[in-house]
Amino acid sequence: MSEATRLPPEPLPVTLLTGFLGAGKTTLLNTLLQQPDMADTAVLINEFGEIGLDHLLVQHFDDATVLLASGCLCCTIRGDLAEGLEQLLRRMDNGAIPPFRRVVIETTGLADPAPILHVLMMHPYLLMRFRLDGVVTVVDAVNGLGTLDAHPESVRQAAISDRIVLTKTDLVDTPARIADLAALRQRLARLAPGAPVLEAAKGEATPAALLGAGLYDPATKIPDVSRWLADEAVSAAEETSRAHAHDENRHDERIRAFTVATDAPVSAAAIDMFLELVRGTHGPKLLRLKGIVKLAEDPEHPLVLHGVQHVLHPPSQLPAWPDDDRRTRLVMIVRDVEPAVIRRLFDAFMGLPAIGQPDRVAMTDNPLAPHTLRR
Ligand SMILES: Nc1nc2c(ncn2[C@@H]2O[C@H](COP(=O)(O)OP(=O)(O)OP(=O)(O)O)[C@@H](O)[C@H]2O)c(=O)[nH]1
Repeated sequence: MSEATRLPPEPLPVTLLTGFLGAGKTTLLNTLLQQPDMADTAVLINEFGEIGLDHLLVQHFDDATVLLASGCLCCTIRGDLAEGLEQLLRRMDNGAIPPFRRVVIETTGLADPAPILHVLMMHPYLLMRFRLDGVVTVVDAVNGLGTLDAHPESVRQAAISDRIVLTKTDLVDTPARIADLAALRQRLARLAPGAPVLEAAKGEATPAALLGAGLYDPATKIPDVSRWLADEAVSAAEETSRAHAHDENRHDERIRAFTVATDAPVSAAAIDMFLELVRGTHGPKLLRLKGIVKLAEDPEHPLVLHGVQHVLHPPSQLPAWPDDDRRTRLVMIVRDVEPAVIRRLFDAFMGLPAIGQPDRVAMTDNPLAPHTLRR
């Protein structure tokens, strides 16, 4: 056996395609699958309801498409999804289906995508074979505004997206719909400030625009972190939303995207304790966390952090900094948490001075501090 064949296989990118009921996920998937760039794509479809129909609508449906059993996504999906992904790998490894280079998972319209991300982040075997490329959220240009008002899951779907695709803009033809679409764009920009918004009807939702969200570049091994992190877009949106606090929609107010950053190198123990505390106190409210860290112990090899709710992906270290920005930067999307609370914690753990703020030693040496902090 040659050296090359003994190398572990490159993890395959997985794109999560989500969006509310009827938003246009299957239509988009069909359009994408017809593009040459999408050849060698395996598709997993999860459906809600008694009888699965979507697979009949996905024209690509074949042996490389796995239909997941129906059921409540949050409860039963984890096992099904892991099984579905393993089944795809088995079929590929046995030669039953041609090798595929990527996977798209279409969720049900009612799904909270977080449990699906957990499967991809936690399953020991799947972690070796798959990597999350990004979350694409489909939003209906006509009904999207009302859906965000009525269905909290649609707000979560938008908030954790890396790319947003607006569908049905071809139906926006009255002054009322035009005004609604403008308001919808504003809300999306605030909910997911880092996510580019693409219009399907204008042909903007191409594989090139939707895939390769930046975390991983197999060619260089140095990801496009600024694209993935989108921390500047998040900071800009934070400023705007502060300036227009009174315009904020009641539902969206609960979701906040913000960044924390520091120039100073951070010890592995400090970042570990900070994350432990944030997860312990705000777990389910932390919708998403992305970050790059300048480690005091190894400043040339930044650490990449990637989390959904209380679940953190095993951190990976990059071979080098992707660009000139060598600060530690964390982007967080939270629900019902005041960013200032997390900012203060971050400053304390990073040793950044602040008036009236306990420092890390005071917190970790305090006998009343949570057990995990007293190391
Ligand atoms: N006019 C117009 N119709 C669209 C567009 N995208 C989707 N549709 C229509 O919207 C309807 C729902 O689209 P689907 O692709 O089935 O939506 P879905 O998100 O997969 O739906 P569920 O699986 O039920 O959640 C279909 O009738 C589509 O033809 C669009 O950009 N313009």
